[in-house]
Amino acid sequence: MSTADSPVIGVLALQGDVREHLIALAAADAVARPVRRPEELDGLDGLVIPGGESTTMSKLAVAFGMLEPLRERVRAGLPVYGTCAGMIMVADKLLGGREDQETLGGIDMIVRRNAFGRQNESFEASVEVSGIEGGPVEGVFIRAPWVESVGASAEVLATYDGHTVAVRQGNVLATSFHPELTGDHRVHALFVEMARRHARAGLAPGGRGVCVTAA
Ligand SMILES: NC(=O)CC[C@H](N)C(=O)O
Repeated sequence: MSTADSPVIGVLALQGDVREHLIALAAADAVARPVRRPEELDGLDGLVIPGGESTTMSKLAVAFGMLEPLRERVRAGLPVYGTCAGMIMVADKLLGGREDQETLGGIDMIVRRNAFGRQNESFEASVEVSGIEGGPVEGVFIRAPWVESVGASAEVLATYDGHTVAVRQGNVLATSFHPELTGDHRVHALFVEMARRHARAGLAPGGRGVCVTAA
């Protein structure tokens, strides 16, 4: 059971850098736990989808019976944060994916997989993120996607080299880069605050249990 002060945030643990997110979320005052099975989605105030390999994550989500339960949670307004491969997972449309690759959707955007990868497998860059105070964050990009275009209800939070690398739509947040690898927990803190607001709205008398906080 969550208290809204310390929201319970799951990290999808099918594949990818789960441990680093658990550590970053705990540092940002969340109760963090790995999630592999549909029943483990119950009681969450938020979910992180880590970086890794989106084609593998998609296959494992199907194999573990997680694809539809995850889609349902996104549709129901569960706060979700996707980093890198996780950004791919929350894209409504994908370019450069495998033919059988599934996404959950959640943000009206077209994401290009491995977009930064060919030129530059991995690099770091300072990125100014709207809504994050105290200066730019250090973006770690690893065979990273970029956002090719966003729909009217999605808000671009950051760009790098002319490409969109952070987006939010309602309760869904996505970054091309990996804040969990830097020791700077401000992006996680932003997401934990989204989950906290969602949890509070659900706990409030007359709360509907689902909320879409304004961006
Ligand atoms: N660091 C990452 O998450 C890389 C993403 C990977 N290129 C993919 O397609 O899933």
